[in-house]
Amino acid sequence: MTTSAVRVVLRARPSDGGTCIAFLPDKKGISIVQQKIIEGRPGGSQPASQSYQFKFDNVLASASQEEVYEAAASEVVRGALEGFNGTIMCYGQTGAGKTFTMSGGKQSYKQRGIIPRALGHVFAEVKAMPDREAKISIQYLEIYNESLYDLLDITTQPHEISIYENSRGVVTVSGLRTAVVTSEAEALALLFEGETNRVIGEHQLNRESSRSHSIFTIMVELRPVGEAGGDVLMSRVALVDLAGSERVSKTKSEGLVLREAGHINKSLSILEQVILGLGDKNRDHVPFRSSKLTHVLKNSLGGNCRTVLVANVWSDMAQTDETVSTCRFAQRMMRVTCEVSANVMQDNSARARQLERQVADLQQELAMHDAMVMRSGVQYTPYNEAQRTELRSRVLDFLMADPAVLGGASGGGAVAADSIEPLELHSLRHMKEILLACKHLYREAVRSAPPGMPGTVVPGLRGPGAACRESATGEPLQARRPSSAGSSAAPGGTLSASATAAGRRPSGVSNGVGGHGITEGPGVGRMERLGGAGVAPDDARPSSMGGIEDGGGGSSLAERLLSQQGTGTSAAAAGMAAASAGVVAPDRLTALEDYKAGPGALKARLLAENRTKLKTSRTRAKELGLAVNATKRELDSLKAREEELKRQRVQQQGEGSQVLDAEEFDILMRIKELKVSYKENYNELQVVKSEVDYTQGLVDQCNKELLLEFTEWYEATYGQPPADDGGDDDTSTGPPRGRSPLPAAALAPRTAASTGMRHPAPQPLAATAGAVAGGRVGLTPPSPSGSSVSAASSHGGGAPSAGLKPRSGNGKVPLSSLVAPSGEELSSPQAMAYYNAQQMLLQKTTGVAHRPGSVKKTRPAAAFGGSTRPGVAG
Ligand SMILES: Nc1ncnc2c1ncn2[C@@H]1O[C@H](COP(=O)(O)OP(=O)(O)OP(=O)(O)O)[C@@H](O)[C@H]1O
Repeated sequence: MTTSAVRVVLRARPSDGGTCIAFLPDKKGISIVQQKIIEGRPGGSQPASQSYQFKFDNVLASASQEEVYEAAASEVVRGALEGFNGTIMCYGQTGAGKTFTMSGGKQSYKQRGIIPRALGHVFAEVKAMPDREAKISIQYLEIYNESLYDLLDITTQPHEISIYENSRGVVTVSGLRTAVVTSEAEALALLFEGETNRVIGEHQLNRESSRSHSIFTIMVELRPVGEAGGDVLMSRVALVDLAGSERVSKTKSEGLVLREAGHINKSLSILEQVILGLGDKNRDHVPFRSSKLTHVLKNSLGGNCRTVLVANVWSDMAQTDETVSTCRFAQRMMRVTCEVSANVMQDNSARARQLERQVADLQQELAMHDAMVMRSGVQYTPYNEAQRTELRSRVLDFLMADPAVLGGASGGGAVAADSIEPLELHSLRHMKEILLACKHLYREAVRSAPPGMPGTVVPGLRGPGAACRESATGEPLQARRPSSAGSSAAPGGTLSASATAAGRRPSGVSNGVGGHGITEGPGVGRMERLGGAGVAPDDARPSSMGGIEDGGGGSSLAERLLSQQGTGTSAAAAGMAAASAGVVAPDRLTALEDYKAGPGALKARLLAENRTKLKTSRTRAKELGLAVNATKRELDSLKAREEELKRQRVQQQGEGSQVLDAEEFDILMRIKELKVSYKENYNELQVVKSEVDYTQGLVDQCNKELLLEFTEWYEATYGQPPADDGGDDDTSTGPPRGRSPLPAAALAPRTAASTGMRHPAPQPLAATAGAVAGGRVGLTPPSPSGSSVSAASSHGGGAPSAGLKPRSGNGKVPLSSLVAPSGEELSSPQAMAYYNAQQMLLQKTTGVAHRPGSVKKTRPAAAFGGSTRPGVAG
């Protein structure tokens, strides 16, 4: 911010010599030049005693009036294009040539005044700025007899135009038409139109005397072209043609013209007081609000504005008094200083667009660079859900490609670890996504572990999933495992022992034929349920391989995960149920928690999300309600105060008075603001209210469905409906407020068909039923060779369904056999397990290299039982 003194141009009518003297301050402000304006007796008629001497600072030039007009106009426009507000104001006695100076003579183009010149400069300068986008608009205000008029729109009534001053003292006039102009011609047309709308009168000194003050405002807004972003400059140029002071004795005005003269002189007198006040550092009050003129010009007279005063004099001897008076005014004006700064605003949206473009360019650069160094598939943009799912499959594939399993599958011993194709890392983002995928898989594996699994362990993982099933002493926790099954765990089954034993066992036993009689050998642990891909010592393998006769084990890790991605098999679900066969049913609340963390995770998540939305909507509705009420209260009290002030004003100033004091004006403005905000908040409240109702319905619906599905799942898994424990149906946060909890009857088991569930509950395994009917879970001792059943015999000519029903009355389901690419029948459950997992992954991913010992898919899934869904093999 810089301090700028008001500059003065003294301009004399050409008839009196035609010399225009420009007084411009020297930037250095050192020299003081004395210039005699009126001295002695120029006309010879004045006595020498009446000579005057005025001292102006820094006389820089004497110039023709055109040069002065040109200089003033171009200077103010240049400032505006740099973001500085500017004012040029013509002051002087009536007939001195103010309108001539500001608007110009009507005779020729050469006579054009400062306004047309300024408009010419604006458009010329803007045109020379190809990198800037300019918006030029104009207003034209007239102050006539202390009323405001719009010279660009004569239909606007004075009471519709008001002066508004904000808390920082910045004054604006509202209610004026703001015309956006795109060319000089357009702007000039409006100027002329406004001119013709001005009030003129005739008196002795001027046949076309302006009876009003006029302010022509050019508003400039400059912003960088396109999306480059950058600073936005906003400025205003006020070109003021004041009405001329007049001595009634000279003008011989009467009637209306006389009354106008009274208003003009009064307002000019207040202007003089304001100038005096501004020039006097000791004055603490400047009466800006005493007249419309000074109030409107507040910013031009000591605000953020570069101001030039053109002091118009009529240096005829007969007008000496007026000329002296004008010069005095000019001198006072020179003492006024303004605090000037450019009006620069940051265009954030443009900056954001610019950065976005930069990022896109850089990504393109990187992609080109990658292409040149033969790196493909590198992604720099955030992964979408589909890409994440794809990556998870690849990571899962990598994790599943265990040398121990591969070795076992081929029967040729362990495969070297380095034969596993590593996951390629393309970029930092790719690395991060892989780690996220690992984390996701791990969490899903932990979550999907059926309740009650003893000593479960994910190979190599010792996180919460493993820890949660260990006691503090490291002993496996078996509390949730029924004793019938738990008793079959390996003697002394520590976590590691269990894992080791389990690690020797393949997982694929679950592939659709499982379902009855989980026959656990010693040390059956979570490994088999989580995919059997565990790293296990080779020497342990044979016994565990033979440990499963009929494939009643849990689903593989792949099955579980893919199942949760919506591509899972009912075999997987059945495997889970099978895992729970014979298990003592947990209490309802515990089971519900397990269900929500496992098969019901999607619905539970949906419920939670809807709850969150409901909470947010309620909070918003509450906020809006409070805001609406507060606004109403404030409006009421302001209106009461406004009425009171109005009464006082009418008492003091009489009916029809329009001069508001600051408080009343501020109140009116505030009321206007509040009405807008009240309406906005009220409308939003209606929308939010209906959002609350709708979301509440969604929450209720999700809650109900979740409970129904859970009930079905529970019954299918544990063979009985969950006991009504009197607990809250809604175990996460309780039932929605204001609504009654779901009746217990709603928990009655229903079929998937009847409930329209998207994720059918696992069917109760007949295997379970069979086993239970037999009084116990079948614990057939592991037999290395007991699982080999020929395809023909196993299928028995019928298409096995995914329903996992037993085919024989003995509660045992024969395994499907598989055929290797070589045509060999794969009799090993381990091979089958691997095959199942591999088959699922092949369908999810592409380019999976077949490693030594792996089994290629050679038959369509349908050949394994008619299902084409991945993993539903037999
Ligand atoms: N430089 C000039 N060259 C030619 N004529 C001029 C010049 N200056 C003023 N005049 C003429 O003098 C007359 C009065 O000028 P003008 O109306 O501009 O005065 P004013 O100061 O605006 O008066 P008022 O305050 O009464 O409106 C006009 O006829 C105008 O054409």
